[in-house]
Amino acid sequence: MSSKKKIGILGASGYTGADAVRLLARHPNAEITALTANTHAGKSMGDVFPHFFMLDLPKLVEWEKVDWTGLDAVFCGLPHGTTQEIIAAVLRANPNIKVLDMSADFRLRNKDTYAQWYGHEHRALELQGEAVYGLTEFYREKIAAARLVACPGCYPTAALLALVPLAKAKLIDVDDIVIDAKSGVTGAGRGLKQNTLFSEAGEGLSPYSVGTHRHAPEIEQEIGVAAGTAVTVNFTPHLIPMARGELCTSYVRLNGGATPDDLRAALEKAYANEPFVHVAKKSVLPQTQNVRGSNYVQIGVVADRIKNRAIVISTLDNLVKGSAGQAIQNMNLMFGLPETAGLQQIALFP
Ligand SMILES: NC(=O)C1=CN([C@@H]2O[C@H](COP(=O)(O)OP(=O)(O)OC[C@H]3O[C@@H](n4cnc5c(N)ncnc54)[C@H](OP(=O)(O)O)[C@@H]3O)[C@@H](O)[C@H]2O)C=CC1
Ligand SMILES: CC(=O)N[C@@H](CCC(=O)OP(=O)(O)O)C(=O)O
Repeated sequence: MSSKKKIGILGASGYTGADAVRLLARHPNAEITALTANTHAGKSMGDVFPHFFMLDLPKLVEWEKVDWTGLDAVFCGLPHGTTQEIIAAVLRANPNIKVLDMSADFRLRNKDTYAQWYGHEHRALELQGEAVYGLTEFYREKIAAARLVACPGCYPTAALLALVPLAKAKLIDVDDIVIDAKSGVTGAGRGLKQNTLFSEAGEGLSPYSVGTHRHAPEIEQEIGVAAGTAVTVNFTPHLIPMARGELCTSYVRLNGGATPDDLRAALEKAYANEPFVHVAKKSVLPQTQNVRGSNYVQIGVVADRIKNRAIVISTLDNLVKGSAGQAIQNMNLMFGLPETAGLQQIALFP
């Protein structure tokens, strides 16, 4: 009998679901046994994603048709807002299944903050209370013991890995953080949208949701936990013409006599034993090409010419450490597997 964990993927015809398939198909301890889709239900994965021609995968079906009782874990790559009721139903069918949610539905701890930013009351409040925030490097023990893990958004993962150790060490003024972020267009999903058409995204850099993006409260929640006080950040996302990758440039004010070298030392200390977070040496500036296709995050610190300020740059692949990769890292913890299992790919450069 196979000792591999039986895995289902909700939303396998989408980008995060497909990257979960790509990585799990070669994971030594995983076996993909169910794949779901909505408009693509009834098709084979090879029809929807021809690059999977070498894999023997289950057919895409509607989520209601899956027998959830036979599965050990489910990855969820559904649009936010649709996830909460579907996950509630899956957990009713199999209360022991481990859930790795890549959507935003369970990330915010406060129900009023959720309702304010997502425009409706949460429809699975008990599960919202139960969910563990899946930023692996900071919630390892809770994730290992959890049933439902709310994997962070791609922008929050990039921003928080750069800023949380600095806020914890009180090296930066948490009331003066400006995060300028850029994302490749896969961040917007595979569905047809006017702003991600090649003719509209291919030759320009576009800010969007300025001052209103729903990842701001998620970033604030976690920097608030690190700093021990409520914070408000300035977060501005941009759509940049590349398929994958994300880069956050965070402008920070230094506390007391802290120097940019102190920031670098704090990051190096925080991530000394982390398999996937790399603090770049002074002469190296993080760039998306250094992590593309991999579960790695690269962080760099640069002194600002303005007194008492520094610039912290962080980069990741939105479909790997920004979603499917981090979800697999968390699954590994939940099953007591080596945390890096299935995730040691090196960046696809250039
Ligand atoms: N893309 C990214 O970089 C990141 C995305 N996320 C989050 O992960 C989730 C998935 O994102 P992404 O993969 O990009 O999205 P896509 O739009 O590429 O895929 C969405 C998937 O959900 C399915 N689906 C859509 N509506 C329903 C529904 N009502 N019931 C059941 N299935 C449905 C789609 O099926 P079909 O194709 O058959 O219609 C498709 O499989 C989102 O919540 C997103 O915000 C998180 C981090 C990064
Ligand atoms: C480029 C682009 O459009 N990116 C998406 C972020 C994707 C993501 O992480 O969204 P969730 O919080 O739902 O997981 C956006 O800005 O909405």
